[in-house]
Amino acid sequence: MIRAHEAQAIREAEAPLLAATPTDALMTHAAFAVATAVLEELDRLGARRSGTTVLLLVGGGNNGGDALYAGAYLARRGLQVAAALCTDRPHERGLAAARRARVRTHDVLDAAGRPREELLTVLADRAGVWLDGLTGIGARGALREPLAGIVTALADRRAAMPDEPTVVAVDVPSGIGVDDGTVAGPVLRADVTVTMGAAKPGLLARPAEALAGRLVVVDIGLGLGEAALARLGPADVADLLRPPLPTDHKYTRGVLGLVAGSTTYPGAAVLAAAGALRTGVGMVRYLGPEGPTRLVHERFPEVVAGSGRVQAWAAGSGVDPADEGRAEDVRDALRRALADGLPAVLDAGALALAPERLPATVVLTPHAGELAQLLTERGERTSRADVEAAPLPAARRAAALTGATVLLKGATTVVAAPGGTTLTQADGGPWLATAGTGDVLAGVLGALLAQRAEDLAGGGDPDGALTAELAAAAALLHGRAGTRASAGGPVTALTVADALPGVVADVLASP
Ligand SMILES: NC(=O)C1=CN([C@@H]2O[C@H](COP(=O)(O)OP(=O)(O)OC[C@H]3O[C@@H](n4cnc5c(N)ncnc54)[C@H](OP(=O)(O)O)[C@@H]3O)[C@@H](O)[C@H]2O)[C@@H](O)CC1
Ligand SMILES: Nc1ncnc2c1ncn2[C@@H]1O[C@H](COP(=O)(O)OP(=O)(O)O)[C@@H](O)[C@H]1O
Ligand SMILES: [K+]
Repeated sequence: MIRAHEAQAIREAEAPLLAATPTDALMTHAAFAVATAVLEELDRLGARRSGTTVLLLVGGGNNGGDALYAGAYLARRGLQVAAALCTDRPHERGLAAARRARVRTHDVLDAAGRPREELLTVLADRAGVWLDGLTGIGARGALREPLAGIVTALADRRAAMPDEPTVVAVDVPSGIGVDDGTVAGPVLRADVTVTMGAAKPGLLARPAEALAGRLVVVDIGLGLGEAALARLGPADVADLLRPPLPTDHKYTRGVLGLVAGSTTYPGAAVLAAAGALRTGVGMVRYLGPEGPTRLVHERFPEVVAGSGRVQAWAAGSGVDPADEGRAEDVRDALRRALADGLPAVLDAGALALAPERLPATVVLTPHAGELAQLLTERGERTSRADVEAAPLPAARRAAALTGATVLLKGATTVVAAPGGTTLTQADGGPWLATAGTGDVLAGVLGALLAQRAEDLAGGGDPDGALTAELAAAAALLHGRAGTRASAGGPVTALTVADALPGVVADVLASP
């Protein structure tokens, strides 16, 4: 599991260590890790250290101090190091250390505080590695001038260079929303981000996540509390799954009630059933009109048609809320879930049919457009573009407004529980962006809720912490199934479902 902590929590955890350790001890530790990451990256690229020039981009805070100390280490290891001082107040001791190690320093601001663009360009062109130490967790809002102009000029330069430099960000790519992953202004895209103490939420949430590259987390011994955001790995998912025991029978493994597909969209019934069956449940009970029921039976004769006892519900995939008959089936499933205190997935058409308030064991699974509509219907005018610009805050807002757990689909999936638990998963590639994969996901999640219904039903998990972890686990299984089905090429939704058993087996075998 990767755990991310907000800037304020990092500062609070840092404070006692700063007081107890010699001046700059934490900073030199951090800087050493940055220098090591640079050397490892050069090794990975097969570049010669002695022939490589590193350009330090130095801002006025401790983030610039990290870069200067890292530059000193690198200079001692035989690299050519130049520092572009993008502030009139660089970290004094870091600067002295860099100069002692023969780092060449350049003031890239003129007397009026404006960037000397020609000098910056010359320095940028000479370097094979740029180390971004402009701002870290101390930055507030979008980068201001002169840093905004410097970053914009460097990004343009990089795009024009025949051999693009490797960019290593210190702590975070300067200018990202550290706590929320938004990108309000120019940011230099990094190939590697070396982050101190713990990951930050912005490094695990889009759009900022896409600018951070490979993430290296450096342990500087911070005593941190509960994470603000987490990302599950396969071993975490293995702990959440409930594989069958010798004593199990089909009813104890969990029965999923499925209200998906309609005469207009019959395929969704097959896809959601496939997602559930391939993830593993005791039984799927399907409720739907004749056409989709027949289609389901052609593929999956094991599905039982008609109502009966279930441990969890999945409703809404392939349902048009304007289709009155089918809408009533969804409402009925939801009424039963609420009356029986059972967990449920509400997907696609069910989102528009959901009541104002829901329990945390109900998971809403919108994509960005559907989330925008959901928020707008609850009085918070939001566009799809707004959600895409700030998916993490949007999902959290929806969880707070509805009381439900929200799984926001996209390249990175965001899961937010009303009690505050937040997870993000990025396990699948963009081939997954194809019709019907969302229906499969609803089935996967339905199966996981049915497996763990004992822990969720009847008021268990009131704040949604476990529900959210199961939703994130569904995203991981689904994403990995997408990657496995794709093997670098296109997928169809049913092939994603077909890849699930192998993924479940791998996950259960993970250390
Ligand atoms: N504490 C430690 O020992 C350790 C800390 N560590 C490191 O410290 C970093 C945090 O350092 P920090 O607190 O000095 O803040 P930092 O991110 O450098 O930014 C402050 C500078 O940015 C400026 N600035 C702010 N907003 C801006 C904007 N929108 N646009 C433009 N400029 C803006 C601000 O200018 P001002 O607002 O003062 O004019 C000031 O100059 C952390 O990320 C990690 O790298 C590690 O070494 C581990 C040990
Ligand atoms: N660019 C992307 N990269 C990775 N996964 C994606 C991307 N775009 C969409 N996905 C995933 O594909 C699925 C699409 O679901 P959805 O939008 O509901 O499609 P549909 O309604 O056609 O089934 C979701 O699981 C989503 O997270
Ligand atoms: K930085």
